[in-house]
Amino acid sequence: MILVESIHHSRNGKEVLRGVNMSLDRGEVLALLGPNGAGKTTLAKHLNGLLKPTKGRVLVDGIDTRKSSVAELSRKVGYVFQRLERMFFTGRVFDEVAFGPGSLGMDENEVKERVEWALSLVGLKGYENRKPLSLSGGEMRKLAIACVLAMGTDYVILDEPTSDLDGRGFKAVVELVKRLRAEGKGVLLITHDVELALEVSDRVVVLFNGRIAFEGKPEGLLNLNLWEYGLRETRWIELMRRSLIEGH
Ligand SMILES: Nc1ncnc2c1ncn2[C@@H]1O[C@H](COP(=O)(O)OP(=O)(O)OP(=O)(O)O)[C@@H](O)[C@H]1O
Repeated sequence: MILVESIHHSRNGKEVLRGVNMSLDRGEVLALLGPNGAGKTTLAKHLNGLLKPTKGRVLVDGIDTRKSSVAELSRKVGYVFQRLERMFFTGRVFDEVAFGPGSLGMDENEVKERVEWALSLVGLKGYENRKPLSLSGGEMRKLAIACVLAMGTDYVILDEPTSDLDGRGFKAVVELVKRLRAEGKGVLLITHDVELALEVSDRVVVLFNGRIAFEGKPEGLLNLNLWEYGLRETRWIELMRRSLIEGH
């Protein structure tokens, strides 16, 4: 379980997080929504110790992130960043995915198995010898996810995983998130996409101006004025809302 206890975070004199309480359990998908600049990424970076709270604390399976290193925490919490440009540093897809498990001290066969498993999970089997930087935006996103999955962490943070994916890629992410949950991982899904949150999450948190504006079941989003929170209304969402009100 990851526990976020009344955290504040200030940057350049500005309070970006203003007293946030949140939890993420294993086997749970939590969607984190909110407008640009609300503090979602800042909050998520606290979960693997990349950022430390100015006030309050974060416990990862009981470990206080202030007393632990990022290296140690990254064995528990994997993070697929929103921006991928500077993420890849090898010349081959296989090597890119193998780097993480290799650094955990696994033997060659075990690493190979992990790499193949992670690549097939994201739909990149057969891409082993491609150059990471020659991939399309959506394929790079899948590769970044595979790199984190290969680490075998108990918690996975996906920061805007569908932002550069087409319809098929979107569906693949939905399936992947469901699979991670079935494997007992805790998934934090940062997104602007209400449809994605409704489709895969068990619980949602809406962050607004560094504070939690809503926390509850995904269907609860349908009672909010989504525009107010920088979230897009779609026809499908309107239909969901109506069918809920009419009780079908
Ligand atoms: N490295 C930084 N230096 C200074 N300010 C920063 C830095 N990173 C983020 N901020 C500021 O902190 C606030 C929250 O940013 P954050 O990236 O956490 O928001 P977000 O909700 O993830 O937004 P988005 O949906 O646009 O990704 C913003 O006002 C942003 O400008």
